[in-house]
Amino acid sequence: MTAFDLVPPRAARASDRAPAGVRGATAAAPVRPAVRLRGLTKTYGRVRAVRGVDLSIGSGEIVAVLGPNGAGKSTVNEMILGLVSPDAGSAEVFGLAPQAAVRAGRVGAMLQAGALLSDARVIDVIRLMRGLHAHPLPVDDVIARADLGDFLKTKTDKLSGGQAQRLRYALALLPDPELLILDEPTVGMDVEVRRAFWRSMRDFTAAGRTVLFATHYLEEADQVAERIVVLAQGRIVADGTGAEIRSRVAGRTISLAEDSIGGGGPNPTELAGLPGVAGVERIGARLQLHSTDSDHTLRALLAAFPAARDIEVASAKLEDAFLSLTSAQNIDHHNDDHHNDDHHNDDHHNDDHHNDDHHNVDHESDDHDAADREEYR
Ligand SMILES: Nc1ncnc2c1ncn2[C@@H]1O[C@H](COP(=O)(O)OP(=O)(O)OP(=O)(O)O)[C@@H](O)[C@H]1O
Repeated sequence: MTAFDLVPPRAARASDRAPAGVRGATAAAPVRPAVRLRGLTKTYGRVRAVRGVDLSIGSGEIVAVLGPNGAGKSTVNEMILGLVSPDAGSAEVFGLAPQAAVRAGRVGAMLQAGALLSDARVIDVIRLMRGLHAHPLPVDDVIARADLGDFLKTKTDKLSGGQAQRLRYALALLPDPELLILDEPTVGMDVEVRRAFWRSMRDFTAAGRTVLFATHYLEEADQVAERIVVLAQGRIVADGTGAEIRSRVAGRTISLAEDSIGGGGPNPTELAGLPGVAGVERIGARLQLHSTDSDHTLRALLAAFPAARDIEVASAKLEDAFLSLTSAQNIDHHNDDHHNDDHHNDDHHNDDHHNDDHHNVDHESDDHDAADREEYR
């Protein structure tokens, strides 16, 4: 248990005022979406970072944006925050221009590697930044929610990656925002801290606040968000619940103990030839078949390898859906667009907009090390 768990429920806190999401609204006022993007487009030189994104996020929604490196997640966030101007299309936040919503303290943001004041103690950074907001949360409240109590006197340049993320989270909470934009918020946090972070977030959003977060962690998106938007090469390729997105991928996986399919050892090539099999992987001591027709595959498998045991049949994982959705988009792209071939330009990755940690992040939903996996098709 960490101090995140010790934060009292929101309703009991002194900082509570009007319920989030309705600040300034009257009973008769129409409810505006928290975020509305229309035809949002941004190009950097030859790189079409965001290509006509339409998205509406209602107040109180928790939405994850998933996408491979370079998909445009950060650029969309930057346009929602008014840090980057779109070339075409528009972004509105609570019906306002992004800068106006940010100035009014209605938006809090936690950006990748957002710069922290150097040579300053954590507590001083919080006090200083608090002075910039019209209706900030109390300092103690922010400290408790972000679990900063143990390193308030630490200088920012001495913080670990996970601690720095918690400070960025605290700064995002300071304006007592109705909308939180979080760009890969849990990068650098260990599993326990990450869980506690999301518990704290749920508590903070219980009163109807809206959260939009970008992540590479598929399981995190599935567990935390009610809605997942998948971006690939600047476009939305899927939008729905985790279950809806999983269902976009036909097929199941069939796995079995590798040592059970014959004295001569595994024969993955033969498995790959079974009806319905789209691919075979070795994961540790098991073989996993991806099948588009699991009934047919299973019958053929048992006929060919009667000793096969420990067989498990599972529906597609979100990760499979993600890979399928984003790679289908790639194929599309090669046909209709060669502007974006080098969609990760080096200049951009040498600036501090992207931190190195982030690019080294593995998908949490990988149950096994990549080294433990071998693909046969
Ligand atoms: N300031 C910039 N200058 C030049 N190119 C940029 C800039 N910002 C983004 N890009 C390019 O736009 C594309 C989208 O980048 P973006 O950072 O939005 O993607 P992302 O989905 O957040 O990626 P990642 O998961 O790697 O953070 C990439 O090809 C990137 O190199």
